[in-house]
Amino acid sequence: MILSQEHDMIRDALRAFAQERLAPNAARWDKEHHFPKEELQELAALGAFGVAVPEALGGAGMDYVSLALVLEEIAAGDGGTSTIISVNNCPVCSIAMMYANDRQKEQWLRPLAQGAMLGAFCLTEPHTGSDAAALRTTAARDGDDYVINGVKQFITSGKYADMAIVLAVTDKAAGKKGISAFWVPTSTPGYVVAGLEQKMGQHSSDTAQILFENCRIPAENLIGAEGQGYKIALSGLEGGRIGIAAQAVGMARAAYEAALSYARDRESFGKPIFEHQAVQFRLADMATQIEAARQLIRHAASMKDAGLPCLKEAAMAKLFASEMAERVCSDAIQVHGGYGYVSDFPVERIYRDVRVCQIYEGTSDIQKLLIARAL
Ligand SMILES: CC(C)(COP(=O)(O)OP(=O)(O)OC[C@H]1O[C@@H](n2cnc3c(N)ncnc32)[C@H](O)[C@@H]1OP(=O)(O)O)[C@@H](O)C(=O)NCCC(=O)NCCSC(=O)CCS(=O)O
Repeated sequence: MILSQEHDMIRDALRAFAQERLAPNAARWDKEHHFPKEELQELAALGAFGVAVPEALGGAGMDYVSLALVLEEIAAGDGGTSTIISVNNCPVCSIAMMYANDRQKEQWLRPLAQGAMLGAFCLTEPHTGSDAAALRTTAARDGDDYVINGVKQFITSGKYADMAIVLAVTDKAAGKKGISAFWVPTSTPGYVVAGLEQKMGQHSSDTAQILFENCRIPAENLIGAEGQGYKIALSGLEGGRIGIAAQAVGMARAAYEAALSYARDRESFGKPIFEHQAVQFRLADMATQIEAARQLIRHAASMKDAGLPCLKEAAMAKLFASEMAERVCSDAIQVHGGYGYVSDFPVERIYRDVRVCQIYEGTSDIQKLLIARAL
């Protein structure tokens, strides 16, 4: 896919920001588990919180191809920051665009798209991730309110978010059709951050377990209709998977660029290691794999922009990009030799950061299941 001039401009602006404000800090944030509050505000000013949200609703008014470009660039700077931005765009803002009513759009989507608020998506639970319909959190109607009880697991921005989209059972007997989606401000009594995960990577992004303890919200916070929640969640994940794929490409690219630069610098047997064909071929494979993933992502994103269903294409992009990214990051370590295994060079951190792309917003096996269904 050939990018438009507008796309080039967005990519260049985000690349400049990410290389100047994220990449130089990423190693420190990794060590200190630092949440990049200040840089997120700068990203908000660049329109990164609601890239595909119309300007009239507070967003940047761009498209999903642009969102993929934005996420690739942010991820090339810092993986954890890209996850925070990715979740805020999709599923949070994308669900709001598709299913929120006008009042909710004004009240919640606008600040989320502007970056005045940060969003989280609460679907996964301790006992169920892939089998999303098996969730146990309940939302019981009580007069003009719903009262939510349950536990959510692995929630990106669970601690720092202002607003969460929460999936809960409103009618157990109805199975998948008994799940509903709600807006829950995280300041609501009963929204409890039970703990933060100690993760392998992406330390700049918080991943929380959230308890809902008699968390009472007004009935008007229901998104769409009662029983529509499962469909809402799955449709939000469609765009989310394009975003995760773009993050994987960004991280793989950062590792590849580090390896290329190292290979031109480091000498063995009397010449830069780049001049050894074994190293050149490894780098050529890495560059090709990254480009192939990028094209799958742009294809899925352009289908979404055209209003076409793209569940299969989004799943293919996420599957290919996330698996490719682990291989490429591993190869980047190999090019660095022993230096790749220690934290003096960025590839050790990026390898840890990228691994989760094969897991969150649907494991590789779930992507294969979705692809197989569409064959
Ligand atoms: C494993 C699954 C794929 C199983 O899915 P199902 O077979 O149970 O679902 P379906 O019957 O196919 O669909 C139900 C319903 O939704 C509609 N649907 C599905 N996809 C879309 C879409 N893309 N757009 C619009 N509508 C859609 C479908 O038509 C059905 O509607 P009707 O009943 O026909 O009206 C699934 O469970 C799955 O994907 N599992 C993985 C879940 C996952 O990715 N979890 C990770 C979430 S991330 C998280 O929670 C951590 C927080 S983070 O910070 O992100």
